[in-house]
Amino acid sequence: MISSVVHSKYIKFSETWHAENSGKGLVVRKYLEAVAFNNITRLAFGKRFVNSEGLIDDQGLEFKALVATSLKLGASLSLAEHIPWLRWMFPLEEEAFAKHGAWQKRLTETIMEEHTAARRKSGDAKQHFVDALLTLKDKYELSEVTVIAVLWVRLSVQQKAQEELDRIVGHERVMAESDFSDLPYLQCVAKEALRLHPPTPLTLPHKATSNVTIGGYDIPKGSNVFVNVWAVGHDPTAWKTPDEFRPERFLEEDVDVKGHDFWLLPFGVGRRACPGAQLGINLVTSMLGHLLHHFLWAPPEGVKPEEIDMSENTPGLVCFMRTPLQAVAKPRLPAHLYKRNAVDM
Ligand code: HEM
Repeated sequence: MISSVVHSKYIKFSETWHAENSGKGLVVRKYLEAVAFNNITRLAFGKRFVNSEGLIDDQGLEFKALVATSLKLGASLSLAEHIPWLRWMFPLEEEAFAKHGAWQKRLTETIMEEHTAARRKSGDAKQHFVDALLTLKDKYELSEVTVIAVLWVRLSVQQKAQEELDRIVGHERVMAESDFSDLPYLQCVAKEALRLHPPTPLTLPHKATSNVTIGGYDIPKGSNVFVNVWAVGHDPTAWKTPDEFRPERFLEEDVDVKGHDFWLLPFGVGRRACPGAQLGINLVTSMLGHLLHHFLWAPPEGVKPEEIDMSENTPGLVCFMRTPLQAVAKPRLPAHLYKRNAVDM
């Protein structure tokens, strides 16, 4: 993913678009990753690590490496917990966890100091999420929450979403967050992606603070418990044709995605449910909306839609497509709508 060094300070994170690549398949994840990464770090630290050329600086690289290690350590924990009788084979890497914690602390503090110094210098009273995170730092584990949902939607889904976007947004401007409420089908597409491919299929580990019995299962105090929200979203007793990507199901039945309806739990439920759920939904809806409004998507030449590998890289804390999606993007709006808008940080 992070491949060649192209500058002493920056290395390539994602590709920028070039006319000569028109019609070629692109690895969609590279672009989505940069958008999700920048969104989260801008929100958390008031800072984007990946610039408009798709280049990432040293600190961004360190941040990314830290996140990757978090996920690796998290996954090792889940493996040991899933197969208790094999636990001796997966000893918890206490030392690695401690080292990781210290690294995370050091990097966070450095970024924090920069953030505070910059604010002091500019006299900017702008408060970023980082201030709240610092206050609640024990509770809020800083991690890159990947907002990758499935992008490959079948043609009919794509057409329907684009018809809705064209009707509501038109071809003279780009979609805004204020349009979401008038785009019910797009919202259904986002929900269906989160149902079929929840980015955190096993939620985060929860520790039982006492002996409990849930649904007939005895859970001893101290156990780490994972909730398989992937299985919940695929449960044939709760969903008709659960393996089918059919956004219309949410037009037929209004199902809440934020933990009120227990058969759709991509953000978990209860006291430790995801505090970023609304932001997550908005990010997914926004990415899908912009990608579908701006481009017509097709498989690379010679690839049939049914040949696209939709399987996931399980197990792990965060779910990706096993084979990164390659797709051809064909612009469908006037050229001036593809210009990058500078963002006020
Ligand atoms: C599509 C996007 C997202 C998905 C699918 C998602 C999913 C989840 C899930 C399943 C959990 C664990 C809930 C549980 O164990 O019961 C969680 C926890 C958490 N999420 Fe998210 N999340 C997303 C976006 C975000 C964003 C954008 C933020 C922050 C800006 C965020 C911050 C957190 C935090 C801090 C926790 C830990 C909460 C706690 O332990 O009390 N998430 N998320």
